[in-house]
Amino acid sequence: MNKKVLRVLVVDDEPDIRELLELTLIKMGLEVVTAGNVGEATARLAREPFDLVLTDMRMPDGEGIEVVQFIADQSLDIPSAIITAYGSTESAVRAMKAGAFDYLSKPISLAQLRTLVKSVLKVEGNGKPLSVERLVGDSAAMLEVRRMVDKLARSQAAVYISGESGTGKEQAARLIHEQSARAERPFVPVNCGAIPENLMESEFFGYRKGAFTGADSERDGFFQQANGGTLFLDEVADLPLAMQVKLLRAIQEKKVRKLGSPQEEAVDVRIICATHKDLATLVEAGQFRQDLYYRLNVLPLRMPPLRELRDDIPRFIGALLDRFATADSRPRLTPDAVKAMLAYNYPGNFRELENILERAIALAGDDKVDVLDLQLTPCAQSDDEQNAEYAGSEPLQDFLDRVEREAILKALDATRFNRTQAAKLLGLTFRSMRYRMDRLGIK
Ligand SMILES: Nc1ncnc2c1ncn2[C@@H]1O[C@H](COP(=O)(O)OP(=O)(O)OP(=O)(O)O)[C@@H](O)[C@H]1O
Repeated sequence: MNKKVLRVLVVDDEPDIRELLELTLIKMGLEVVTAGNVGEATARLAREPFDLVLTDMRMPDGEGIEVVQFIADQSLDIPSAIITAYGSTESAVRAMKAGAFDYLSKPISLAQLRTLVKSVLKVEGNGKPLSVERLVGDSAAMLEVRRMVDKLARSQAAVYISGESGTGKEQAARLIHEQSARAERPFVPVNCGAIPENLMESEFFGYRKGAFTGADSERDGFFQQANGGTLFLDEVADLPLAMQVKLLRAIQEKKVRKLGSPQEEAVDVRIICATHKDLATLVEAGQFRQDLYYRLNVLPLRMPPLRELRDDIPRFIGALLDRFATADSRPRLTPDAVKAMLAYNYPGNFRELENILERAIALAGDDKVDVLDLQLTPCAQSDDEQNAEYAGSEPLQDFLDRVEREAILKALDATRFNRTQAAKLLGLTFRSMRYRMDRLGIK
């Protein structure tokens, strides 16, 4: 289980309110950082990790929504809640649309604040996360994922997790870490796509005081922070080639050198990486180094998209409704809403399912979530005809893979998994069929 102290960023221009929120959150065992305006908040978000952001709406240099928007634009995946003036439903709805998961209206009720924080951070009030089940579901595909996770947790070798966005790659990585012998040491997640290229080396390897202008004290990089534990490289395909060389060296030598330091230091780090892109194709295209690919792809784990886990969807919905429940109520869906949720195609996978429910519960006003609260976009309903139309909401390659996978699965289904006959149905040679099944991970 993850034992780190959870960090909250409180953004408010009124010192009294900042202090009140800070004290309340510290009493709950959380670490609190405060910012007095939008600029200060976004600057901190750009360089430090947070688990939750609470922001006031009106500030001297802009609106709290800009902070929420910044989190979404940078794909920071930090839940945020907005504090609005009394009765200002309009700004609460706007904030929610921008990505906020909840809002508090002034005057702030501390009981409400505690409930909100507990529900989003899953803390008991002592800053320790509750034991939430990381990978829910018991379809055959999900059981296979969990079986693999158990196996991977027993090894020390590098793991490469593939899968579309929002399929739970980070959850799987955390689970592998938590079940491994390194569980008591840190799990350090790094979004490789979010770090400016000129800061990469110092972020990964750290720096000594005076290494560059502004380096006024010594700092550890991700490798040192993860020493003894696991370094999770998310969106690893986004690493620039120059950084790939340095990373490969660090992994091979098990040593890193801080910027400005004459000496290397030994580090003991297990690497787990993930990307929604096809790394093998990037290697072929010369955009990802083959030697690094081999180093990272020792043990592969594929996270299935939600459309391959349809049997699990009711269970996912149930687990999320439990998660969003408060002490005295549990939200529920009307029969029409359930029908719509089961028919939807979820191009954004589990994360989209989660967002849809979270937003719907906030918009519903009471505990009954109706189909309109779900705000499902009709273009993504799961009719095959509609799937065949490219809506531009996902990378073209993902779309093409999806269509190809569906056609192959249909043909296999129609021929009781006889690959020769299925290939004939599709007008493919057996070789080409086998190649495509391998590429798409169809077994
Ligand atoms: N099987 C599952 N059971 C419970 N929660 C899940 C499951 N799969 C995913 N989630 C949840 O879905 C959300 C997205 O998961 P996660 O961040 O791990 O996805 P990801 O594949 O790493 O996404 P990205 O590629 O965008 O980084 C998280 O809130 C996670 O808790």
